[in-house]
Amino acid sequence: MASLEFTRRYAMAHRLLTTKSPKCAIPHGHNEFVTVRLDPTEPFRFGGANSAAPFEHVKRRWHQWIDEHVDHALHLDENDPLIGYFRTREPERLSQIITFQGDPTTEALAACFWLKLTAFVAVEGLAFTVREVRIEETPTNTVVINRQNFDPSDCGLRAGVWPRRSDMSINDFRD
Ligand SMILES: Nc1nc2c(c(=O)[nH]1)N=C([C@H](O)[C@H](O)COP(=O)(O)OP(=O)(O)OP(=O)(O)O)CN2
Repeated sequence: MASLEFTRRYAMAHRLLTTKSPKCAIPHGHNEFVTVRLDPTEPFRFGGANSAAPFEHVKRRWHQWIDEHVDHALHLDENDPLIGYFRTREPERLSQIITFQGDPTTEALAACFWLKLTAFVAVEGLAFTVREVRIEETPTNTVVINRQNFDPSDCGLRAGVWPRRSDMSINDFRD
């Protein structure tokens, strides 16, 4: 079957503390587009439905997660002291914080998106594999993750953390 590509838009804010860039250390936001490409497990052949699955079925869980959990989230390094502020002063907002091992760069986000989408595809039993994740951070900056530059089994991410789970989580905070 043919490859599928879906695009979604979301607003986000982040700050990069380890990256030595003073302008990126202050929280700032972007309106980003994520485009994912899914490869079918079988080649296209004419007959019947002429598709591996309806678009809406394939993207349902992915777009629900983007719309209800990723849109308007704050992206922080899990060691960012701002998390202490939210824990103490605004604990009800912790559910709107996406955490990262290291700086919440667009590269890290694309890798997390790849892992989350892979988990969704598996739990939904979809006959596809993730081929590419592309994030347009700004009109002039785009990050692309694919099988040539990303190895999910050797990416340094701890086992069991939120990107590897098929639930709707965006962090690993405990109540
Ligand atoms: N490798 C990465 N570098 C940077 C990232 C990133 O995610 N990965 N992110 C940023 C900041 O988010 C910053 O807001 C974008 O920086 P910059 O390219 O300087 O943004 P501009 O809009 O000013 O870009 P112009 O092309 O000059 O208009 C920084 N680095």
